[in-house]
Amino acid sequence: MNQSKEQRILNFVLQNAVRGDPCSVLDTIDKYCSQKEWAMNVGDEKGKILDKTVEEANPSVALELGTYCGYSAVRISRLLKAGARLLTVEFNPEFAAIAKQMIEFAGVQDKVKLLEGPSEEIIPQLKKKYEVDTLDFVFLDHWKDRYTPDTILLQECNLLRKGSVLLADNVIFPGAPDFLNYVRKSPHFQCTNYPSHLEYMQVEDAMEKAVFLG
Ligand SMILES: O=C(NC/C=C/[C@H]1O[C@@H](Sc2ccncc2)[C@H](O)[C@@H]1O)c1cc([N+](=O)[O-])cc(O)c1O
Ligand SMILES: [Mg+2]
Repeated sequence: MNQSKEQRILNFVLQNAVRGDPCSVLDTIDKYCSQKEWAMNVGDEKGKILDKTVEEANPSVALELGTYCGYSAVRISRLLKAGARLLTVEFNPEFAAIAKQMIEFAGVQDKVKLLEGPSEEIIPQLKKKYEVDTLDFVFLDHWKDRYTPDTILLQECNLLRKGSVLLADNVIFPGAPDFLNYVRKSPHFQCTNYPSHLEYMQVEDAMEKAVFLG
């Protein structure tokens, strides 16, 4: 059975990156996906925006929706302070298995908990099953039509507190127009747009930060 693209990316990391070195894992994925096969990792240009937003939020508890191969889980968790944790949600079992190995190779497994299942099922379980009080930071990078319903669900489940930071990838390409409309019109969010480019391409994209105001 021939390999998936995601398996090829993981194998390239296992053979070329430095075990236990998150930055070398990120650089190796970016090298493969810019030179060999495009893949939907957030990439280094938008990754730098993600880094700054995470450093500013300095979260104790962070949530990621859409793990894929684990690139942004490695990127986020490498910046977390001692004792802080990232919960990342992935519903495709093949991608979850790849991401698990990527996270372990990078050496960040103690900071990351990979939750397998759809976000709409996992989010309502975060408080009781995963002992979350509120979320300090949320990275949205899953199906673009889930950004808005999941943002509403996070509020309904009382998982956001004054100052919780949401950061959404791809608000220009592939686009999340209803999400932009929702957070920019809502009195409960203060929004900031960060123009950038689609990973590994010269296509316009942007990230949107939405800070919950309570
Ligand atoms: O489609 C995109 N992302 C969707 C990502 C989806 C990821 O999240 C889950 S879906 C899910 C559902 C529910 N709960 C958890 C995960 C999928 O199994 C995949 O791992 C995308 C596309 C492009 N592009 O250029 O076409 C560029 C990007 O940066 C993108 O993020
Ligand atoms: Mg994306």
